[in-house]
Amino acid sequence: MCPPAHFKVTYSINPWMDPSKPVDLRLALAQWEDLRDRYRALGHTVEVLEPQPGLPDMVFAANGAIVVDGRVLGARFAHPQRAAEAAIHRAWFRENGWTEVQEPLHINEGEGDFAVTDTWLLAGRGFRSSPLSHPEAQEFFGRPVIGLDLVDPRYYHLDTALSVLGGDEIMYYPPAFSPGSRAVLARLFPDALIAEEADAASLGLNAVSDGLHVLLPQPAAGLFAPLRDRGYEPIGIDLSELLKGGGSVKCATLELRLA
Ligand SMILES: CN(C)C(=N)NCCC[C@H](N)C(=O)O
Repeated sequence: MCPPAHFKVTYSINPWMDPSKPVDLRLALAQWEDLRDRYRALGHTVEVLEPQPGLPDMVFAANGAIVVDGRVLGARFAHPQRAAEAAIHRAWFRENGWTEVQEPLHINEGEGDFAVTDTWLLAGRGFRSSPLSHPEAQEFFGRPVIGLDLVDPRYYHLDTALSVLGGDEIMYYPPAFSPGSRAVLARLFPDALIAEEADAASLGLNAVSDGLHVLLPQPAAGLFAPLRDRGYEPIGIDLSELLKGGGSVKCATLELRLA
């Protein structure tokens, strides 16, 4: 995770970002600290990446890499405003003892567009990550990649419209995907939790699950009961300030999947 010390909305690269809307930086920091402390209280280790001035979106650490089986595929950002974040992430991994760290050839925005289930890597395309990043990730991780076409600009990253709950269980919002991708998801995940529009629209699918606890935006209240019915414990998190940048719980969390 990376604290939002320099977070602000001065440019707009997704429909959630409106530079005319003020951001309360102190509140953003307090909300981020609450999320970090929740992870720690649940027994998870949180590594903290040093925020850099001039990179206001660095708080969305999930975009910095994809980490599976202890191997790290770095990011390559679509927009110049975020380009410098990629090298900072790769340097952090190398300095912290990760030996398999690769700079990608093709644009990929890390876990923003890649979700990891037990069997597949689900990979988004359409707004940010290049379709060419999909075979690149498949080759690097040796896991089958399922390409999914995103069609609604509000759901510009895969992790705004789909979340892995555990194993091969997911929740998602079908209208964010092309008809063909919806059919693929229905075929692979017939028992998925299907989100309603109101919950998707509050970025309720931008969630992190440890297989039992599901941390998700507090306003996505419609997801709580179906999650409980499936045996999960939903934990609502208020990240109202980060939402102004177009991200929430998952965007702020890069998961380090060890070998
Ligand atoms: C959903 N994940 C990791 C994200 N969806 N990231 C949020 C990125 C927000 C940033 N302003 C941007 O537009 O890149």
